[in-house]
Amino acid sequence: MSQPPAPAEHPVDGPSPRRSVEEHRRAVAALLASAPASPAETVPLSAALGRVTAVAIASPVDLPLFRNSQMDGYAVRAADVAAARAGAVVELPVVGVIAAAAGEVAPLPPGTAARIMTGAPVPAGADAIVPVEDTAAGADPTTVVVRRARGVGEYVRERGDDLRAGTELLAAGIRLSSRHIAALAAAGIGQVAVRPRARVAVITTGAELVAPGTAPGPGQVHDANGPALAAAVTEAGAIVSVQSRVSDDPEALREVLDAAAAVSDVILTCGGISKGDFEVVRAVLEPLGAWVGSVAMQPGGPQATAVHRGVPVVCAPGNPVSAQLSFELFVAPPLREAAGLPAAARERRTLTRELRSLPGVVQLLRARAVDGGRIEPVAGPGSHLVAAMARADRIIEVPAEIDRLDAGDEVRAWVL
Ligand SMILES: Nc1nc2c(c(=O)[nH]1)N[C@H]1C(S)=C(S)[C@@H](COP(=O)(O)OP(=O)(O)OC[C@H]3O[C@@H](n4cnc5c(N)ncnc54)[C@H](O)[C@@H]3O)O[C@H]1N2
Ligand code: MOO
Repeated sequence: MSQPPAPAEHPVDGPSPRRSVEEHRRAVAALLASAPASPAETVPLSAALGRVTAVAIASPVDLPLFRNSQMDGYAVRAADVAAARAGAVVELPVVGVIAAAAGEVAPLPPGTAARIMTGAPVPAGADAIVPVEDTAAGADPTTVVVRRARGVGEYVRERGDDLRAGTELLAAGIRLSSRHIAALAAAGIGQVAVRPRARVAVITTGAELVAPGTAPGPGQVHDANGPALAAAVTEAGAIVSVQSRVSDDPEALREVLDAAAAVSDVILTCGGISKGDFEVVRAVLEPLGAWVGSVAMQPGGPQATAVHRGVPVVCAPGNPVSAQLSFELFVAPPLREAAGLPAAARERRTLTRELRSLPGVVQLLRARAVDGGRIEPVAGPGSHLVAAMARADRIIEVPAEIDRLDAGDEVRAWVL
């Protein structure tokens, strides 16, 4: 049996201001809510998938638009074919063929039938459709024999039986999927007012970073967080306005922040906020009044927030797992809410084995769901374990007051 992971050795105390997870969650939510709201956008249906309706939409038309046939067959008066019910042979003259096509349709004279196709307008006077399967050719090629009676309204789709003009087709706040787009299109609505998508800049920092696809030199690492945060922004229903990687050069960071602020509603930075000699984010933002401190959690202890040129800035720590979990915990919820997406699912599972947790901080442990409602921790608590994070599908949240859990104990986990 494997040993429970040892508590992380990261320092979690220090002179910096300290917040609980809940306090920081509220602070980030308030910061993001302070961003000026962009106006709704109007997009064509071809660009509407996944967008969220800004207002309720009423149908300008009845659906169906007109009374039409549900079957390929014959439009008749039900009274004219009623005798077929008693076994009598009913033979009617066929006065025309009505296609599902543009054009006016003549009324149906009493005692006649009109050949009709699915979706074609039902002629005035007709009140039932006899499907072609219930008919036979008449003795005369201009007649039809009805073998089975159909009652009033059978196989007739009435105008407006789906929705009346002027009533609500879609509510506000609906995330548009193909079925919503079908309803809009059927009602003749070609464009739709949708909530704006938050524009989020992703700025990763560090002199050691090189682009994935580039061979790292000595001391260099691939920028994992830039692509990860950009993907997470997209998953949260926002759009990436800028994705930049800057070295530990304050002047370069200032320039990137200025450019990002001009085109973004939110700026995310990553790295450069703890206690080293080259903490570029801290160096640039702290003198401008940033909150730089620590949150009682692991990973993700060091955190900062700021406002740069009127744009909220949320600063995640650089370790890859810390960056990802900080985003999920603090930034994703307000973005998802704004985008009309549900919050990440939370569930309760029982542990497959015992584990230990740092006292005094919320510990976020990577884990995998297993059969029988159980959950198994994956690897240790280290915030550099980017590959183990990819093997996980749940995060166990161990509350600050708990430092040990046994096999079979129930834990709260969030679904990745
Ligand atoms: N004396 C102390 N040192 C540290 C503390 C502390 O409280 N006192 N906290 C530790 C914790 S916890 C974390 S988390 C990190 C956070 O530091 P920074 O946010 O300043 O991040 P960096 O130092 O820039 O980087 C940390 C680590 O992550 C790697 N990294 C950074 N960016 C990326 C990226 N885009 N892609 C992949 N990897 C990245 C970087 O190379 C470092 O290994 O501070 C601890 N230290
Ligand atoms: O544990 Mo740090 O908190 O590595 O994010």
